[in-house]
Amino acid sequence: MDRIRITGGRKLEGVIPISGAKNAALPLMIASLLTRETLTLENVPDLADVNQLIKILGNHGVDVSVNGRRGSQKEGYSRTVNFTAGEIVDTTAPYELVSKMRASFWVIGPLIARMGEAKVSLPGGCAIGTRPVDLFLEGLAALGAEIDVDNGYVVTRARHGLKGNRFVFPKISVGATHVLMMAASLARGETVLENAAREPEIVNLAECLTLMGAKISGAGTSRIVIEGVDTLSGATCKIIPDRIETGTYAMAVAMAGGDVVLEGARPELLQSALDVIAQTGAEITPLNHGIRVRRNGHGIEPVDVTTEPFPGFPTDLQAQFMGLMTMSKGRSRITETIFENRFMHVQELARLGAHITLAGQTAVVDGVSKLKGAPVMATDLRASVSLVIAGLAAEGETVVNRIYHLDRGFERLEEKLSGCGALVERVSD
Ligand SMILES: CC(=O)N[C@H]1[C@@H](OP(=O)(O)OP(=O)(O)OC[C@H]2O[C@@H](n3ccc(=O)[nH]c3=O)[C@H](O)[C@@H]2O)O[C@H](CO)[C@@H](O)[C@@H]1O
Ligand SMILES: C=C(OP(=O)(O)O)C(=O)O
Repeated sequence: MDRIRITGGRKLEGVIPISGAKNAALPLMIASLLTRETLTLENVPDLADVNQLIKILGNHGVDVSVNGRRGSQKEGYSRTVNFTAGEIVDTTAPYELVSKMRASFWVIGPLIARMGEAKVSLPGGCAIGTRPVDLFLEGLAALGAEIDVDNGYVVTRARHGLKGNRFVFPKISVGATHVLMMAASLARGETVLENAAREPEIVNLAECLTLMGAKISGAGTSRIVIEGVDTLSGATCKIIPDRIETGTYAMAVAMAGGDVVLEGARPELLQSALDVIAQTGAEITPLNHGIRVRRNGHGIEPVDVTTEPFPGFPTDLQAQFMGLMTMSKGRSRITETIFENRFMHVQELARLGAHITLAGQTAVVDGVSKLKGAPVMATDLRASVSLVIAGLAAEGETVVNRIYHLDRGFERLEEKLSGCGALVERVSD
């Protein structure tokens, strides 16, 4: 099993190219199920989750071909990928494939909309909470789907097609918003989604669906209106830069010190996180082609943070921010409001010498002046990278085990960090 070995204490200097967003690539890839024609996606990151979804789509009959990459990037970085779902050969998404990744459940939306039936295993994904699917089922039922849950599978039918309706999300859900937007695109009549998620990945999916011929307005606000169409066509769409990867590397610079340009990053996708990072004492400068992050000679100021749906501070940056706060000059409180069990990095950060106590959904972090390297274990995707951030500033050697979690969402992390002078290497047994 691969591990990452970090020798801490080096500042980061240089350029880090930001990859296409995992959390946008996944729903846009799934949207290819909505049309017989080819959907071409640019800037698709080369990640374990993307490759797993390619397998899942292949099981439904989607033909996938890879044909390009950004000029400045080495082989293996974000690519242009074609997806063609000429025929859907199977409307079942089996447990063996779906259990590895939460987002694979989202195929339920296009399958029911295009084929009038779907049988999809209940999902897996990061173990950060119970992560039910009730909102998906309520929403699809509002569009006229019949739904049964049987032997761990959601079995859904809409013999006469889906019918547009008004649906008010009782709670904001990114995944359920993606799924209902896709399903409603091929429903008869108008669908109005209220209290919808406003994440940039929702906007990216709406752009993609619109290029495919869907009629969608309001994406990026909490009220999305979709006028169903009979068929969707092929299109070419670009995946947005990964705001979580951007925030992660910005926090890595804030932690280790130095001066790095995050090439291709878009500040407006993570303004709340950038504001918080600036409050810690790092200097953030928006550039035409990215974001410059600097921290030289100043200590790290403690800042309190509460995770919220977009445009608030993202839960997917909570662990990384806790990594940064372990070496602040005082006490910070980090409150997690999205997932009930997203603090598994706390005990691993403690192995490096961090002082963190948990009080319900709030972690109280008392900054220490020094961390010391140690073997640690990645417990989920963002938790694993919080350990890398801490390791960059820790004295001596930190070895992060179980980095298959990290490979789900960070394209060539060790290459990007060592390109900026960090001592980070992948060790394979
Ligand atoms: C692949 C992807 O894009 N994953 C992201 C997506 O996950 P995901 O789409 O799974 O997250 P949701 O926005 O759906 O979850 C938000 C909250 O709603 C709850 N909920 C959700 C659905 C449901 O049917 N019932 C229910 O109770 C969840 O348990 C959670 O407490 O958004 C999360 C919140 O920004 C991010 O952390 C994940 O990285
Ligand atoms: C939690 C995440 O992913 P998933 O929803 O696929 O588990 C994430 O990207 O941080």
